[in-house]
Amino acid sequence: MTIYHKITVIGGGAWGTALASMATRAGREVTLWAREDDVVTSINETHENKDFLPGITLPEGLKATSKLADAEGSDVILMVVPAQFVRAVAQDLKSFLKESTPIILCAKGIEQSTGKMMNEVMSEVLPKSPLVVLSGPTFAHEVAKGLPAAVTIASRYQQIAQNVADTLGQTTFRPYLSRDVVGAEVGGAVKNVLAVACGIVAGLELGENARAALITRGMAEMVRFGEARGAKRETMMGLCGLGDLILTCSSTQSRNMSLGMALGQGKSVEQIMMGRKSVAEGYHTASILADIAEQESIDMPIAAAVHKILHQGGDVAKVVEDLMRRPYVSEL
Ligand SMILES: NC(=O)C1=CN([C@@H]2O[C@H](COP(=O)(O)OP(=O)(O)OC[C@H]3O[C@@H](n4cnc5c(N)ncnc54)[C@H](O)[C@@H]3O)[C@@H](O)[C@H]2O)C=CC1
Ligand SMILES: O=C(CO)COP(=O)(O)O
Repeated sequence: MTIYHKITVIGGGAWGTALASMATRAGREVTLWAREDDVVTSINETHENKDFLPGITLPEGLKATSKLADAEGSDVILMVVPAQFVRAVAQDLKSFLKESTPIILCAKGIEQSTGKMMNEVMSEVLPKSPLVVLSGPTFAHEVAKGLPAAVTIASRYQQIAQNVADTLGQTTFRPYLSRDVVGAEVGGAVKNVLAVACGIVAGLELGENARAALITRGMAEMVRFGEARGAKRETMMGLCGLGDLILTCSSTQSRNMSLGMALGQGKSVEQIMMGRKSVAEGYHTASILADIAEQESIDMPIAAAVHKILHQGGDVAKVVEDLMRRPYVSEL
C-alpha cells in the first residue's frame, strides 16, 4: 500500500479547509495554502478558519501558509480553489512541483472563458501531472466535523487513484474508485446549476412534487451533457452525479440552492451576489453550460432557464411557466 504522507491543499475556502482537516485526522502531514493572510493567521493561531468555515475547530497539526513555494516536496496536491481560478493558481504553482506529483482536482465547475472541464484546464497547464478527480456529496461543514461521507475518486491512473484512496480514506470518509474522469467532473459541475433551479422552486414555494420532477429531469440533462462529453452514464448515476445532485438540491446548506431560493423569494441577482464571499459555482457555470448546450444541440432546458434568470434578466415566474409550457415529449 502506498500512502502519500506530505500533502498540500491549495485553497483555504470551506472545502479546502475541510479536506485538509480530514487528511490531518488521517495522520498525514498537511499544509493548507490560503490566498488571504487573515485565513492563514486564523488557522495557525486559533485553529479555526473564521472566514470560510467558522465554528469548526481544526486539528492542531494542520498548518496554513500564504506561500505557494511551500508546496515544494509534496507527495500529492489537492487543488481546491474555485473553478474560475484553477488555471491562474496552477500557473503560479507550476514551478514548485515535480512533473510526477499527482494532482487531485476538487473544484466543481466549467471554465467560463473556454468551456473546459477542470481536467482539461489542468492538462494544459501541467501536461505531465497525473490527474485525479475527487467528487461527491460532501458539504464541507459535515466532512470537517468528521461526519461520514463517500466520494468518487476518478483517474486514468488506477494505481494513483488507489493510493489517493488509501491516503485519505478512513471510517468517516469512504472513497470509491473510477476510471471515468469526465463523468466524475460533469456531475459536480452540472448539479450546481440544477441546485440553483431547485432553490428557485423552493423559494417560489412550488412544492415537493416540483422539486422531485426537477431533480429527475435535471438528471436527464446531466446525462445528456455528460454523454456528449464522453462520460459514462453509470458514473453520473453514482456519488459524483446523482448523489451530489440529491444532496445539493435538498438542503439550504448548499450555496447554490440558497442562491436560487433567494431568487425565488424575489431578491435580485445583484442583491444576492453583492457581498457574498463564498462561491456559488452554478452562477459561473450556468452561462457556459447553456452556451455549450445550444451550440452542440444538447437539450438542456433547465440549465438554459437558470442562465436566463441569472444572466439575461429573465423574470423568475415567467421562465418557470415557459419551462412547463414546452411541447410534451417522450420521457426517455
Ligand atoms: N464548500 C463545499 O461544501 C464544497 C465545495 N466544493 C468545491 O470546492 C471549490 C472551492 O469551494 P469552497 O472551498 O467552498 O470555497 P469558499 O466559497 O468557501 O471560498 C471561496 C474561495 O475562493 C477563493 N478565491 C477568491 N478569489 C480568488 C482568486 N482570485 N484566486 C484564487 N482563489 C480565490 C478564496 O480564497 C476562497 O478560498 C468549489 O469549486 C466548490 O464547488 C466541493 C465540495 C464541497
Ligand atoms: O458541492 C457541494 C456538496 O457536494 C457543495 O455545494 P454548494 O457549493 O452548493 O454549497
